[in-house]
Amino acid sequence: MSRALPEPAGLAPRRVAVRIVDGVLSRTRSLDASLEAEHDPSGFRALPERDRALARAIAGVTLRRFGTLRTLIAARLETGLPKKAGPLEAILATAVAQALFMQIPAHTAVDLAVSGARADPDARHFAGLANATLRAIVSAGAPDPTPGVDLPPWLYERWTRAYGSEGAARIAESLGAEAALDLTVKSDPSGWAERLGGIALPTGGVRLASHGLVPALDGFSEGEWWVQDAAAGIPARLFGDLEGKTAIDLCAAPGGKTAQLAAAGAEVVAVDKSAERLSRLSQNLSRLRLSAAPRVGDAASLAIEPADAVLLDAPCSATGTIRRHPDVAWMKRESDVTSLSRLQAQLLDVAVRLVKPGGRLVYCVCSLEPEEGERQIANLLARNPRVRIEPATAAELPGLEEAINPEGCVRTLPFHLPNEDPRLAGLDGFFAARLSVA
Ligand SMILES: C[S@@+](CC[C@H](N)C(=O)[O-])C[C@H]1O[C@@H](n2cnc3c(N)ncnc32)[C@H](O)[C@@H]1O
Repeated sequence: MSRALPEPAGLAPRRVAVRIVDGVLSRTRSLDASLEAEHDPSGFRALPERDRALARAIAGVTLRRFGTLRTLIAARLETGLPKKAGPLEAILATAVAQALFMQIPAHTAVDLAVSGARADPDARHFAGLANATLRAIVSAGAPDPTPGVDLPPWLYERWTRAYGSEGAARIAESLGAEAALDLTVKSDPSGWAERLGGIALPTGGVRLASHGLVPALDGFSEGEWWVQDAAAGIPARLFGDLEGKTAIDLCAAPGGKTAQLAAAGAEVVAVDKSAERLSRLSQNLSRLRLSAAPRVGDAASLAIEPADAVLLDAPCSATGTIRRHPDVAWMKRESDVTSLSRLQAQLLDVAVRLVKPGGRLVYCVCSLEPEEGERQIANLLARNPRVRIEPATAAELPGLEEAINPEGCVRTLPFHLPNEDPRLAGLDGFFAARLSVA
């Protein structure tokens, strides 16, 4: 009777990292879906804690450096990647990422990748090819970085058109490092910054460079703060004081902005078309001891009383969040920008109708694409004379004055909010417009 050989030490986290990366490259599963899903298709949750950290790190570095990795691999495969090779590209990319960008000994990375290939029913036919390719790549070493190389060409070209070559290069450079952890606090940002060992941001939040598990941090179970990128905290603040006002948050889950509206005193209806995401919103609000009326529904066809304040955080390409979600660059297609822009225009028209005369609408997207931001607002103003921009002021955005565009809308770029310590620099790319509706 033959007995299976024990699996080599260190293979399990690599196999999970390969599955995570393969889910992204095949556009079937986002990074968050692998890391957070209740149902765990990648095997991530079954790993011991230390292996989870390693799998997450390997997948993260691979996706952040994937443009470089794909180029290096393609240069060694004269006839391209073999067809029907299963997760071979992810196996090669994760191995090169470890050897060139993670200080993991090259022989460990290569040997485990070859074992992983041998154990995969589709990739096993190419284990020899993987071995030869990987040895050639790692012995040549890491190439000099070229601006934009780690982004899909369609995306980098768009950013070059929108922000110029220097702007695009600065954005690309700032996406190379992992983002800090940003918190929105109910009150006393400097006190919380001190307690948690972070800094108080000029925009009002708290930033931590390093941290353990979020729920273990001081103040989490007391509901004193919530995780929210510094840029994502801007749109809801543009409403100012909402004491005694009604508000509708149209695409609300998981509720970061709903929490801000509720904390500013509004009576909020939180709408989302996903019941599952909305139940996460309710859990988040209950931890924060804040309240809002959840409502499952499609914002495009909502029968609801108009409100003083309407927030539309529209579904978007999310290209402003690549620092936090490096998979976005490889999951999205350029055609998504076009189809999402159509949906955003439709939702904007609905949102305007839901604002009481004299009330305010804030529109925002976590996208760097002008079609989803600046152009949406220009088109809305051209087709609806009831709507005007109420410009954001420098006093409202201390430290981010450069993010206010000539029309008075807010356009944050990932290299804004600089800091001497690169671990504390930058923020997500966001667009936000404050509109008054006559
Ligand atoms: C960018 S997220 C919103 C983040 C949220 N505003 C926050 O600050 O935590 C977009 C949300 O829009 C929801 N969504 C997408 N299309 C929608 C629609 N047509 N109607 C209502 N919700 C929608 C998605 O389910 C998702 O939860």
